[in-house]
Parts: sequence; C-alpha cells; structure tokens
Amino acid sequence: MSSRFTSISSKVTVMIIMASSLFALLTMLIQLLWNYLGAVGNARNEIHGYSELILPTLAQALWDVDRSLQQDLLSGMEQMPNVGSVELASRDGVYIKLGGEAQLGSQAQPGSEAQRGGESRRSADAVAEPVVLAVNYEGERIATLTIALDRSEIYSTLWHQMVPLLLGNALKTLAMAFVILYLLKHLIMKRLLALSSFADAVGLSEGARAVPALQLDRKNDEIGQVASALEAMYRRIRGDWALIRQQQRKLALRGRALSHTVERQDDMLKWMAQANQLLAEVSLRFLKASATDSAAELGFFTENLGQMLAVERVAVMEFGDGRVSYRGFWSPEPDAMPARDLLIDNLPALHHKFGQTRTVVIEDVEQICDSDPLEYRYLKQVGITSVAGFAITDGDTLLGVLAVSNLTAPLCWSPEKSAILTQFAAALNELWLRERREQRMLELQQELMRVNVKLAEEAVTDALTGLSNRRPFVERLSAEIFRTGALLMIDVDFFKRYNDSYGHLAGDDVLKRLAQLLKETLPKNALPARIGGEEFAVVIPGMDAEALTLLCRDLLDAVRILAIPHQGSHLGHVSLSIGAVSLEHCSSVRDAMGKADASLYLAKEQGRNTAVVNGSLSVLTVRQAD
Ligand SMILES: Nc1nc2c(ncn2[C@@H]2O[C@H](COP(=O)(O)OP(=O)(O)OP(=O)(O)O)[C@@H](O)[C@H]2O)c(=O)[nH]1
Repeated sequence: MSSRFTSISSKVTVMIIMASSLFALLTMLIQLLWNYLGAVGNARNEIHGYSELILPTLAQALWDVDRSLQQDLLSGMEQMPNVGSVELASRDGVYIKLGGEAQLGSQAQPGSEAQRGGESRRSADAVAEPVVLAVNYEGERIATLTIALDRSEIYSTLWHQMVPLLLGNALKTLAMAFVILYLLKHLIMKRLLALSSFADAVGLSEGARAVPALQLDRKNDEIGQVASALEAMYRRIRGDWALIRQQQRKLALRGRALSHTVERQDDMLKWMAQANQLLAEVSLRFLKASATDSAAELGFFTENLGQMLAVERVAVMEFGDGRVSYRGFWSPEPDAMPARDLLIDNLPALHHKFGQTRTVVIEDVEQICDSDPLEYRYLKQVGITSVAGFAITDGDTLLGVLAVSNLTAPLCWSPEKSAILTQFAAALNELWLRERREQRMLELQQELMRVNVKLAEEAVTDALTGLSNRRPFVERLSAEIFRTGALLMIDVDFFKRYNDSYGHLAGDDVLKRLAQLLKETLPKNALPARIGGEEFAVVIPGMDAEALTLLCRDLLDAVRILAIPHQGSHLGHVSLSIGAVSLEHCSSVRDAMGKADASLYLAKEQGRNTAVVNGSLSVLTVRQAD
C-alpha cells in the first residue's frame, strides 16, 4: 500500500510542478503582455500629452514657416522615450521626418527615401500603430503629425522585466508547489498512509481488533468518511466473522460430539458383535452339553464372559430350597474362591428385586447402605463394590442369578450390556431347562426300568403270594429233570369250604401265610411256585428221597403249628396234602408232574394232611400224627 501511495505522490508531485510551472509561465506571459500594453498605453499618453503642448506652437510655426522651430519641436518629440519617428506632413508640402523610416503610405514623399537610407534599422513593427495627430491652425487642419512608437525599447524594457519575472515566478511556483506538496502530504498522503495502515491492520484472522488512527477517526472529510466506512465495514465483517466463527465452533463441537457418538456406537456395535458371537457359541455348547458336563460349559461361559466384559467376578447362582448356591464362578485371580452358599433370607431385598425387575445394577454398593442393609453387609463382606445381576427365570419362576461384579472400580455399564446379559441369563435358563429335562428323562428311564423289572417279576411271580408262577417254575423243573432233586405238589385241604366259611379274602390271606411258610421252611435253593388256585409246587435241586421225606414231614408240622382255624376240616385247622417225587426217576416235566400229581391224589385219598413220596415207585406215606 505504501509503495502504491508513494507512486501516486510522485505522479501528483510531477503534475503539480508541471501545472505550477505552466501556470507560472502563463502568468509571466500575461504579465509581460500586460506590461507591454501598459508601456504602449503610457507611451501614447505621453505622446498625446506632449502633443497637446506643442501642437499650437507647431501649427504657428507651420503657419509662420519657421522651420527651425518646427525642427526643434519635432526633435523634442522625437527625443521622447518610446518614440521611434516623428513625421510631419503639411498641406503646404512641408514634410519633416525625424527618427526611423516612416511608413506613411500615400503620404510618403519621394524625397524622404534618401533620409531613410541612413537611418538605423529599426524593426518593421517599431513604427506600427503610429499616433496620428491633426495640426490645426485657427480651426483648420494644416498638417498631419504622425508619431511612430519605438517598440524595441518597450521590448527591451520587457526583456529586462522578464528575468526578474521569470525568477519571481519560478520562486512562486516552487513555493506554491512546496506548499501544495506540504499540504498534500500532511492533509492527504499522511492520512492515506494511515488509512492504508488501518486497511493493512484489518485482518479477520488476527486476534486483536484493528483501530483506525485518530487523524482518520476525527476528520469529517472524504478520507475520514472512507475510514469510517472501512471501520464500519470492518466491524460488520468482524461481527459476521465472529458469528461465523461461533457457528463454526458450534458445528465443530457438534461434529466432535457426533464423531464421538459414532465412535462409541461403532465400539458398541463391535462389542455387541463379539457378545452375540459368544452368546451363539455358548448357546450351542449349552445345547450340546449333557447334564454331566454342564459344569465345564459353565466354566467356559463365565471365563469368556468375564474377559469380554473386563470385570473381576462372574458368578452363576441358583436358588433352591431356600438357599443360594454357586453353580459357576470366574475371577482373573487364579486362587479366588466364590463365597459359600447362603440363605435366601439373608438377601431378601435382592431376591425380591430380581423377582420384580429381573435386572439389578448397583454401580456403588454404598448406594444401598441404608435401603438394603443385609445386602450391603453381604456385598461388603465379599468385597464387591459394584455389581450387575440378571435373573435366570423359567416363566415367572426365579431360578437363579447371573452376576458380574467388580471389587475396585465401578462397572462401566450400559443398556446394551444389560440387554445382552439378559440373553446370557436366558441361555443359562435354557441350560438349566435342559438339565432338568435330562434329569426328568433319567428319572423316567429309571422309573421305566423299575416298572419293567416289576413287570418282569410280575410275569414270573404270583401276585398274591409273591412266589414264582408256573412258567419259570416249569423252566426250572425242566432243567432239573434226571438230576438229583425233588418235585413237590402241595394242595390246601378243603379250601373251598374255608372260602365258604371265612370268605374269599380270608382264603387269600391263608394262601399268603402258607406261601410265607414255604419260603421259611424250604431250603434256599428250592423254588416254590403257585401253579393253581390253592395249589403250590416246589422244585428242590440236590435233594434225595430221604431228605425229601423229612422235608414233607417238616412242612406238615409247620402248617399244623401255624394252626389256622378251619371249621370245615375234621382237623379243625388248615392242613396240606403233598405229593412228592424224586426227579432222577422222571423222564420229563410232564412225567414228573404226573407222578407228583398221582402222589398228591394218593395223599388226598389217604385222608388229607398227608404226604406221599415217590408214590408209584416206593410208596412212602407219611401220616401226620394228630
Ligand atoms: N380264597 C381263594 N380261593 C381259591 C383261590 N383259587 C381257588 N380257590 C378255591 O379253592 C377251592 C378248591 O376247591 P376244590 O378243588 O373243590 O378242593 P377242596 O375244597 O380243597 O377239596 P380237596 O382238595 O378235595 O380237599 C375252590 O372253591 C376255589 O374257589 C384263590 O386264589 N383264593
């Protein structure tokens, strides 16, 4: 800006000097012209004045033809300053010319040419515009006096005036130029430079505000107005700029906040993806896990969940029988142990909250110091400062809690984490449901096995007496054919009468008591069976005939001692008839059973309460002594 103004200043200076010089020159020329005209006018006035003095005398001298006086008068005139020539032409032919060559036109006399020959050369215009005067005598014009001016003297005078004029004008021009430049510099250039400095100082990026110089601020002229306009524009632009900066800052803040939100969302999405991946893996493992390896799966689950959440404790607790028991536990400290099981009654508020809201987040245990003192005491006891718990439920039934906690720093929690932890809790519920289903299945299988065993037993057992029934008995008997052993066919005497006398239920009771007696009396390797309504059969491996006879007697004695009253019997008590055979003499089951039946029949024939051993071969009848 400064160099630009300096250039304008130089141009203005040159123009002012040129204009001043031109003006001074014009002034000088005008003054010279004015002086010239003044000098000519003065010369004419002097000539006219002098002529008025001499013209009467000259007219008298012409009248008197006094040449000498004429000559003197004209010489006097010719001697006047600025008079170039004096020429007198009378009506009488007098012609006198003094001074330079007259140019009188038709009045010029031929003889006067000689006089002009020796005259000094005066410039042709030295006699221009002559003063022509009429010489009158007694009112009559008798001659004409022509006086030519000598301009060379005027020019000479003017020439001599021109030098001081030139110097004077030059000085005036210089003075005027100096004054103009001084004024220009002080009134315009300095302020323009101040304005330029102010304009240079105007910078929106600068912190400090630009202020116009005082010489600009307080002047009510064009430059002051420009400065005021520039300052006003600067203030307005600065205001707008400040507004824009404010909006930019707001936008930047919003941009940063948005960026932060996007980053947080991005991190959360990554975390959610990781959490969902773990949830899918855990769910799959829970789905494949059997009840026996659920503990290992819970270990995998708690460890991975704890590492993903970067917490210090992960616990899976189960409610049951009024107790809270730890099903799973993880801590980054390898020797950390979970707290021991505790009673639900010791955590009543938490248990109630889990039942109501399903999710409980305690960012600082001090918050529950007054509201839930039991829970506060327990959490302080196990060293937990911050905990988030999620109910494991089956419908409305509260099964347990999945809890993550910190011992030192508060949990960095969020709704997204709560949502994913709720799903983990649901996965745990699925695992426990599977466990319960498997347990139920196991119980059902065991029940089925028990039923099957019972059915199998029932298939081979008589329901009333608990003895073997016919089928296994026949199989066993078949296996003992040709071997040393015995077969007994036992029938209750007069049993129809007993039923008739005491009722069918009492008859059943008699059958059961007799079966029990057989079990107690027979050898351990014997197989007693109920093969008919009131008919029993026994196969006894390894028993010879002698032992068989003794056994039959023992049986009859045992029944007698049992002394079950029987009013339909002549004995007055229940008795048995026995048909017994040794199996080594039998060829088949049919043969053995036929022989035993025959012996039994024989025993009945003998009056009942009798045992017949090997009746058809070596009849041995044992009569019970009454
Ligand atoms: N209470 C009861 N009675 C039965 C059962 N099975 C068969 N009886 C009865 O046993 C009786 C058998 O009678 P019988 O074949 O005539 O023989 P008995 O009366 O014992 O006469 P003897 O054998 O000649 O001494 C019938 O009245 C049947 O009803 C049973 O399970 N319970």
